[in-house]
Amino acid sequence: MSVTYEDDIDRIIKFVADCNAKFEDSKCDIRKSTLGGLGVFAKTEIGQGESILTLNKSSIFSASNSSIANLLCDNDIDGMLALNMAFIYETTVFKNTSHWYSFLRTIRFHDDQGRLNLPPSFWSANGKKLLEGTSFDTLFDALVPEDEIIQGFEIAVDLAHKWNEEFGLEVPAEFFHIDGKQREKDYKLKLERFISVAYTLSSRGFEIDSYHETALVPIADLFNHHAMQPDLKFVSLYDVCDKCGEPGMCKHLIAEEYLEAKEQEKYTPATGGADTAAIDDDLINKLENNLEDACSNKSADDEDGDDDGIQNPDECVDLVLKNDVSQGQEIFNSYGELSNVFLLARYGFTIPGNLYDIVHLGPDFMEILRKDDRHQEKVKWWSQVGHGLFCAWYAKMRQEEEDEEENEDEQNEAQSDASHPETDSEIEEESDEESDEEDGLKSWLSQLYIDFSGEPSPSTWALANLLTLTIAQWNTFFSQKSTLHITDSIINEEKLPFLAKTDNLHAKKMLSKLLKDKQLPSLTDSHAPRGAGVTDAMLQNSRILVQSEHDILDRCLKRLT
Ligand SMILES: C[S@@+](CC[C@H](N)C(=O)[O-])C[C@H]1O[C@@H](n2cnc3c(N)ncnc32)[C@H](O)[C@@H]1O
Repeated sequence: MSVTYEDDIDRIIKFVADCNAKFEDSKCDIRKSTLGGLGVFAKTEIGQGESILTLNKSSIFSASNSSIANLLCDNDIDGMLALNMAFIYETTVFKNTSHWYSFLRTIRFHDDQGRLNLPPSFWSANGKKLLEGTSFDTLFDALVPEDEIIQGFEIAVDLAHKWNEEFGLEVPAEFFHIDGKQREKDYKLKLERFISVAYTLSSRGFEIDSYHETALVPIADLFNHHAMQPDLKFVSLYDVCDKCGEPGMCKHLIAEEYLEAKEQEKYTPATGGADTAAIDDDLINKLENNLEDACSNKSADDEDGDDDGIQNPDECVDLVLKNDVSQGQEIFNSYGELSNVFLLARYGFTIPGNLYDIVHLGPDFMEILRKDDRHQEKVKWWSQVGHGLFCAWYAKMRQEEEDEEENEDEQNEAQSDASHPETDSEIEEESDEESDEEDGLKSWLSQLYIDFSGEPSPSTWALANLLTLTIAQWNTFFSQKSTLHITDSIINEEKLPFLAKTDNLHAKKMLSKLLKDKQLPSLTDSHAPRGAGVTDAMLQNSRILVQSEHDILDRCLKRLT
């Protein structure tokens, strides 16, 4: 979706060179990629661990680096809204006076025919039909325009006029001036332009650190995505001061420590606290002055030029090779382990055979439940009690299995003394998984899906097993059954493992029928719906996404029969 023109390559390389950045252009070539737009290719063999691009954080474009940084900060605007507004002001108001203009102007938010790049939630009605009934629509509700971005646009329009009235800052008219005479039409046009910028920036942004948040990084944003074998790793120190971006001690941290010490003093008996008493206003002023001197020396050094080429790595972003690449090969980054739904919603493209794709079955189960009154009691129990119980039991059972496997592994490795302490990121991953599970409990419908390999999810098997129980089997599910209020019944916990079965013939039959009845758009033939407002890119991406779902259904049907 967001592509760069060949004509802009020299401009980008010059910008990066002017920033004193290190780009290995003797080893890398920026040229057209078959995937669309530009890509970066290896001119020679390049070895694992080599850094391809090193750029000081002062050269990336973020809201915090931008010409309107203070205004955004004063008005508590951050995140993508801040980046959007900063980009718009830099490219329409500050233009040539902006340090980043020669880079930012290479970022296009129109396609090669001048049409705005819009996410599916803002496609035409005909465009949206291409994705109706897919997981994009039913699981993620991603065809519905997001309130957040519309609110963001309205905040930006109000601020642009406020800043204009208060101190004469020019309003970026092509985005934020709405013509009163044709309000509705002009509002739609300006909103769509704003959304198009947001979509384009979201497809090119990098998460830098707690100060810059998401930012645009020249050249780094020219690497295309590979889902399975990315070659690159993006390195940036995330934990910096969120007020000034300093990686080490800064006056904000000193002030914070000072306030903490003051706070502690309140609760410390008058005789104690000799250390804290030493931190007084004089000291903080001295420390601040020292730091300011250090900072101004540092900027003077920077201005002198970094002749020795040595930069503080904590102040830079780096693109480092994770593996060797061979001559002529396109060098890929990874945008994350993302399904086509996410790739399309955030980056504007899809990849055939994406192994993170799933097919959602929520509406298909709902259809069965709607048609057959006999399922009412079971569904009530499942949605209000059963799904939660099952997920908790299933997670516990999996954990026990994993612990057992780990124990076995540990015993096998017992001879070796080298232990592998868990890293912070591993611990974080685990707690992420736990919170995912908690989220999952909230919505039983979202847990009904088939994964890329064609395997139904545990909840899908469980619900199919449950719905195909005979009345007698269903009654034995409870040690105490309350027919009036099924949710008050007490479950016979020994029965829970039955729900996890994957070889129940009745459940398999039910699932097979459900899959055969599933309605997905048919976009494969030459008569695929086009209609007004459907571009080639919309059709191509929808085809890939829908085909991926068809393939998953086929794989599942094969497993079931
Ligand atoms: C960060 S940019 C990468 C550079 C881009 N090709 C350019 O010309 O500027 C992201 C955009 O590149 C394209 N892209 C990246 N990886 C792709 C892939 N695997 N398949 C198709 N398009 C891809 C999409 O248009 C996406 O919006």
